[in-house]
Amino acid sequence: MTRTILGIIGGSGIYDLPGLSHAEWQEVESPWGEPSDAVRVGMIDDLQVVFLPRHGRGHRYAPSDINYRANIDVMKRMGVTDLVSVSAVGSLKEELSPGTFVLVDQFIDRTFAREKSFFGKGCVAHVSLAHPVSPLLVEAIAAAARAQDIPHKQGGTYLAMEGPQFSMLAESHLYRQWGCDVIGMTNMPEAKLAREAEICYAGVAMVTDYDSWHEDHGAVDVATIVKTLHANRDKAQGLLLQLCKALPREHSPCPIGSDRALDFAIITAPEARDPALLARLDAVAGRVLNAS
Ligand SMILES: CSC[C@H]1O[C@H](OP(=O)(O)O)[C@H](O)[C@@H]1O
Ligand SMILES: Nc1ncnc2[nH]cnc12
Repeated sequence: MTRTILGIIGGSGIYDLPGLSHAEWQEVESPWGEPSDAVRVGMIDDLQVVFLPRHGRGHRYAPSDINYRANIDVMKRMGVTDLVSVSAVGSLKEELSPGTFVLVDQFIDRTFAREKSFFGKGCVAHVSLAHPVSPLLVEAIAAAARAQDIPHKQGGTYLAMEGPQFSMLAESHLYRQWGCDVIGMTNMPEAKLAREAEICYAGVAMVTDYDSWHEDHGAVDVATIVKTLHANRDKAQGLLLQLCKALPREHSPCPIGSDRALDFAIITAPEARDPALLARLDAVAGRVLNAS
């Protein structure tokens, strides 16, 4: 039996989590470098929650500068079983108006300047990523959104772009043709790394704008996004508190195996593995490496 520990990564505009009792900021070291910030650890009822502001307090890190590996490693070190990622996104569909929350379940990864794996030379692994989000967690988030009466869409494809500039008109049209629902700069490689770390992951994408494609809306700008984000913040916090209250205290095995993703993923023979890399993998892959 595994106790649920909920991790929350807050995106633009979400740099703290009110409502936590016994809360403290805790510095956690990672062999993968500097995480975005200390983590805010506390309780909601009897659920342990670990919160990390993705861009750091004061929004110090641009999407390409975030150390996604350190952030996920820190979550793993804190024992996080389930991770909710909250993000601001642009809408690529008319019906997804600003204020809508999209519970994304697929990604298209167009980022190119980020470290995307914990594994590599000296310990190669290939995890399955056909279904990048964990169904039990998404269902719990959807139930919380219904309970809070938050306009939301369950399911959607998130286009991850490198940034930091917003997309060009031709790109925005292209992503719409691809059938994407929302666009952002941060959920990749976060979701990939969560899977490698065997943490169940789900994304709440809060629509702040219509990106650049919509004829009735001007090109996206940060001022508009921040205004919508502030309007959305109470809703996001209500959603998270409701989720914390309702989430089962015992972590049920993930039906798609997110929490066992490394069972058959590591292909490097034990005698060919690099001890230095194995040492860095102690938290992320300790469950399987210590067993073999
Ligand atoms: C402030 S607008 C662009 C910025 O907002 C999103 O961040 P996050 O996903 O962390 O909420 C987007 O990806 C960009 O980083
Ligand atoms: N239009 C947009 N493109 C990329 N990231 C965003 N975050 C919020 N709105 C965005």
